[in-house]
Amino acid sequence: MAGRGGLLMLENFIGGKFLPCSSYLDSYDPSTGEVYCHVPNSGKEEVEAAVEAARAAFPGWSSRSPQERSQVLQRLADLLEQSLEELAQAESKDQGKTITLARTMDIPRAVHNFRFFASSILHHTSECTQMDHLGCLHYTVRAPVGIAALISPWNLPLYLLTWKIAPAIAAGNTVIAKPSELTSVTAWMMCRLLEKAGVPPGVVNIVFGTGPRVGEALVSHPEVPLISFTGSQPTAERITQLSAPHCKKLSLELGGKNPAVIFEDANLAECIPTTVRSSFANQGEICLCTSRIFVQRSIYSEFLKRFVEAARMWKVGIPSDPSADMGALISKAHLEKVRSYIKKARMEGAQILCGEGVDKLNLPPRNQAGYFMLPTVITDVKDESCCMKEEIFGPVTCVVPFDSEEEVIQRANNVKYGLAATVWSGNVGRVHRVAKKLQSGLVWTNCWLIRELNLPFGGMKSSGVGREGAKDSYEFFTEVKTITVKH
Ligand SMILES: NC(=O)c1ccc[n+]([C@@H]2O[C@H](COP(=O)([O-])OP(=O)(O)OC[C@H]3O[C@@H](n4cnc5c(N)ncnc54)[C@H](O)[C@@H]3O)[C@@H](O)[C@H]2O)c1
Ligand SMILES: N/C(=C\C=C\C=O)C(=O)O
Repeated sequence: MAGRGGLLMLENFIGGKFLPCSSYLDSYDPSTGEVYCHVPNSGKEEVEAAVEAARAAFPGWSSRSPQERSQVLQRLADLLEQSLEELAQAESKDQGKTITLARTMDIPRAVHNFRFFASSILHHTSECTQMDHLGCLHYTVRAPVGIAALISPWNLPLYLLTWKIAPAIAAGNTVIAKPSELTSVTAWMMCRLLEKAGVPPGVVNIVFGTGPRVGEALVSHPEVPLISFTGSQPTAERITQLSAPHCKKLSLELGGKNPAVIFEDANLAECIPTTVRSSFANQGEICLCTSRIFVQRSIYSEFLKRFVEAARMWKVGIPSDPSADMGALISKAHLEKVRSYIKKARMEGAQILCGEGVDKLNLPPRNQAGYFMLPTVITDVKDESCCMKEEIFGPVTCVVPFDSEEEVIQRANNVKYGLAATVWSGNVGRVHRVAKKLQSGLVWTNCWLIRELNLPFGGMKSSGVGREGAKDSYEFFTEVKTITVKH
């Protein structure tokens, strides 16, 4: 919808209706640094309205059969798929990611999220045990919990939001979603498809705005008993504090400082391009991106030379350029934060082998004020450096040598996070051994980011609490009850 100055103006979606808000936030195009959209700056009032709508819709939606809900999800998937190109263009413009990534990963995965949970909801079974000596049979039943708060970040906007909406509504909950205020457009576009898909009013409500204002009103609302959050560790801490007095159910998917462990028998022809991708895909703004690369000393020099050559080949371009490998970072503040890590690394005596401050960006004049940065490789950096300890969440990766298997496991585990690791080796025994010892919710060996949605996704240590996936999301979005029958 066109608003002030012809700019796109979003509205909240509550009870099946688009509703204007009393105040709005500016949203920037990361590739130019210009305001291109206005996003509702919602607060308590909008959360109250959304809670009312979600409460009213719950009895009807939760009493539908899984088959009926599944059909609605399938229709929504079809409608999203029919709008794939339009959604991909919007995601790329709003987030700064390349159009190619939005077309091949973000939007197809959002479609798949609905198809996947439409199917998986049909296949859950419950438990049953017998106590014949007491004449008892015990079984479990599961029921939707109620109104779910779903809070998502800016890096994979529709991908991550639908990864929460789909399992929550498939299980019979009604939801209030709050996308990141930095990337709200595709969530708003999806709302236009809900009625046609057959989603009843009030089942999916979306309130846009900032974390401190609308996010906090949502997570502290007493009638919202569960919160599924994906974002940073400091925000998770705040949400945990706010929800604690109400004993809410929490699922927290947080940051990472993900290691790649590369042994001397790795297939470098596969390992190098994949590790470049795992370091720099989506501008390094994926919680699963590699940011510490440990390379066995015997191949260290060769790896470094070939890795830097390959990183330099990655094309940074405007998001709409189909040949670009990387687009713009999300915001000016984030670009400055990422750059500050390079400055600190230099001050500590590390070497920057390519990228920021070493090579030159080549951008059209219109994009000179965009938030672009080159893929950057740091070496000669100590394990204690903030670049090796803290999540940077940008196109920056550190490469360091190691000598033994035992040593690298200890060093890879020596951070507060534990989300995703990769291990590269031709020795199958070593691959299993190392994968088991890494403190990481996910380990990809000789590959990266191959997703099996049936299995648990999530992190250990400060990377999160709980898991998402077919069975895990179902368990999170339902409440279990054990029933004993004496016969
Ligand atoms: N583990 C995963 O699956 C996963 C996936 C993607 C991103 N992430 C992490 O997300 C972070 C980047 O995303 P971000 O910068 O948007 O994170 P963020 O924590 O700043 O924001 C995430 C969401 O929380 C909201 N929020 C912020 N403060 C809030 C508050 N006080 N109360 C309620 N809601 C609040 C934001 O508006 C946004 O919608 C990185 O740390 C990244 O690793 C993790
Ligand atoms: N949740 C998933 C990915 C998270 C990426 C973080 O940036 C997923 O693939 O299901």
